[in-house]
Parts: sequence; structure tokens; C-alpha cells
Amino acid sequence: MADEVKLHGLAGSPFVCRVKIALKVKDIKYDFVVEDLINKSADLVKYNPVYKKVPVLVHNGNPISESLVIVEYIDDVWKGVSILPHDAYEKARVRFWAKVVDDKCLPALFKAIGSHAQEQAVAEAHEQLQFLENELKVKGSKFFGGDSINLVDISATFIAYWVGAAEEALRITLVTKDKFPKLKEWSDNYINCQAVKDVLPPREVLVGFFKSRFGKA
Ligand SMILES: N[C@@H](CCC(=O)N[C@@H](CS)C(=O)NCC(=O)O)C(=O)O
Repeated sequence: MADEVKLHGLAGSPFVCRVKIALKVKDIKYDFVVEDLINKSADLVKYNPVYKKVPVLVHNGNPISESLVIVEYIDDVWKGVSILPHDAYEKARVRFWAKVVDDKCLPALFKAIGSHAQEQAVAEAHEQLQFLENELKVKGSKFFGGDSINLVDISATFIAYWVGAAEEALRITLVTKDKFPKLKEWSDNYINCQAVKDVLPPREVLVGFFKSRFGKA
């Protein structure tokens, strides 16, 4: 029997995009179920009662929530190109950095964007991004995953693509080539990676979102 795969999400979400990238990497066909976050569907609330957030992946009727958990699930279930390393220590390192992105980098960036790049908020975001910059420098590779993308790259999709749209929409500067040369180079490589390029939302949609959500009247 063929797998039934449904992804509940919405177009501009960086967390949903993580899952789309993983599905693309593995070449998995799926149905996309558009959710309205103002009027959450009964299915979304049933599938993700704790957080009530997208993405939710439903595989043969079984729901999985939280984007990083979903990406790991996809890697476990579908063989082919690996998204996490097999070595236990390397896998732990990858999970650690993906957690740093979620727990440290993204909240600091959200705050910096929401504050229109207020000095203190930008300094806090820079402090977190510096850890990623250093990690890339130490690795000396094209991606956090080496020659191909892994969970850390996928976790940082917002940094590679959404941040630039926010900078353009709000006429602010958060990540410069001077300060973060490795991260900038990585962003360019990452968004031009085929599996990523194929599923990123149009930049103008994100610019429009940031303008309407955070723009000054
Ligand atoms: N930690 C979650 C974050 C997901 C998330 O924040 N999703 C947003 C859309 S971008 C959402 O569903 N928000 C609805 C809400 O907060 O009620 C993940 O990685 O999946």
C-alpha cells in the first residue's frame, strides 16, 4: 500500500518550510493542507493539541508535530539522502546545533526584527549568530552538514532567507557580510541548493508579510 502523507501548514512559515525541504530532499510526494491560524481547524487541534501549531505531518493517519521532530522522523522513515549523520556523537552534535538555532538564534532574531533593529536587540542577536559563524569557520565546509545539507542547515532556513526579507521590508540591517562572512556565504549556498530553492516561498510574499506585520504606518 502506498504511503499517505499530508502536511498541514501555511505558505510563509519558516517552520513548515523546514519540513517541505526534508520531504523534497527525500523526494516524497504529499498533499499540502492549508491551515488558517486565526481559525484553527479541528484537525490541527486534534493532531497537535499541545501547541496547536503548524507544521503537522500526518503519515498513514499518524500525526507528528514540531518541525525538527518531523524532519528527524522523515529521515528515519524514508531512506535515500541522509539528513542526520549515523554516528551517535555526530548526530548529537547536529541535534545540539539545531536546538541552539531554535532556543537562542531565532528568539533573538524575532526580537531584533520586532524591535526594528533596536541596538540592544541586534547586539543580542549578533551574540547568538556569532556561535553559528564560528561553527561554520571551524567546519570549513559549504554547509553545516559538509558537502550536503543536514538538520542544522534546515533548522536555520529562517536565517538564510527570511531575515533578508525582513531587512528589505523594514529597511534594517541585521546580518552583514563584514561581521558574518561565513554565515552570508552559507546563506547564498543554502538558498541556491536545489531542494531548498524548489520550496522557498517567493521573497516578495515574505517582504509583504514583514511590512504588514512590523512596518511603521
Ligand atoms: N516550534 C514549532 C514552531 C511552529 C510555529 O511557531 N508555527 C507557527 C506558524 S509559523 C504557528 O503555527 N503559529 C500558530 C500559533 O502560535 O497559534 C516548530 O518548530 O514546529
